[in-house]
Amino acid sequence: MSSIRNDHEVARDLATEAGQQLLRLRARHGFEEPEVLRTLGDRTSHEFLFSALGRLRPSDAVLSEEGADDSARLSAERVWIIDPLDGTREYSESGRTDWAVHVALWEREELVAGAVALPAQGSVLSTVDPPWLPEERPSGQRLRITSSRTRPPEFVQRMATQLGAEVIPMGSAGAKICAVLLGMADIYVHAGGQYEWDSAAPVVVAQAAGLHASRVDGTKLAYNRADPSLPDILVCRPELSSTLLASIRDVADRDSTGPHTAG
Ligand SMILES: Nc1ncnc2c1ncn2[C@@H]1O[C@H](COP(=O)(O)O)[C@@H](OP(=O)(O)O)[C@H]1O
Ligand SMILES: [Mg+2]
Repeated sequence: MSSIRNDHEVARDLATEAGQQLLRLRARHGFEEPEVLRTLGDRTSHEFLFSALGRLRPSDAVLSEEGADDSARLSAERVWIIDPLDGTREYSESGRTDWAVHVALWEREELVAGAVALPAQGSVLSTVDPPWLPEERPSGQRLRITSSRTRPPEFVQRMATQLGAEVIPMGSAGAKICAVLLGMADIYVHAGGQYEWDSAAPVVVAQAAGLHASRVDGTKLAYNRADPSLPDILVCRPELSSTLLASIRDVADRDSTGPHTAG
């Protein structure tokens, strides 16, 4: 009876199933040929998600990291924005659990549903039942910033120094935003390049849970644009956002290679 599932459940169930397929592929293939594993992972997950969405939601458009960009999405009312395998590099490294499957639904200018599967961590976070945020951070605890392990923006270290924060390197935008949702980090910041599919699903779950999510200049994250580039992002507990946006402005002002503001 899949046709009666609501959009939240469709996102959750498809991200979960794609994640299980990726786990099986990883177990079967091993890590001897990482490039082959990465290509197979991207393709297997994309093909599953694309065909399942075509079956379950035939009138909707799809924007996928691994699919051809169909411009029909620009006049569609509903667009599924998917990253079949976020953290592809980490997926191909033995023992790493920081990779994810992202499934989000955009409808008339807003993200409205989504799910992030973290298959190697055995969890799926979704808008069906967004995680519950503790009301306050333990007082006196050092702030923890999670950022890309392979492409951290240069300004992050100076931001951490300014805030007395610790930096936690991690792969996958989805895994990092889930780390904030699960209380393993307080802040995710990125700049220098990314695309809509890297953030849509974790951002809609983060917003449903009450986290702040914006561009690094504080403006809104906008999706289903003609150019899907969305190069920078800040996700954090809401009470930290004004301090962090000021800190980013400050370190960016002192560094011409700092974050480029929204344009
Ligand atoms: N400078 C950049 N330009 C383009 N994409 C970037 C980028 N930095 C990070 N990304 C993308 O953002 C996702 C998370 O990156 P990271 O693990 O470094 O934090 C990855 O998605 P994929 O794994 O889906 O390609 C990565 O490709
Ligand atoms: Mg990605």
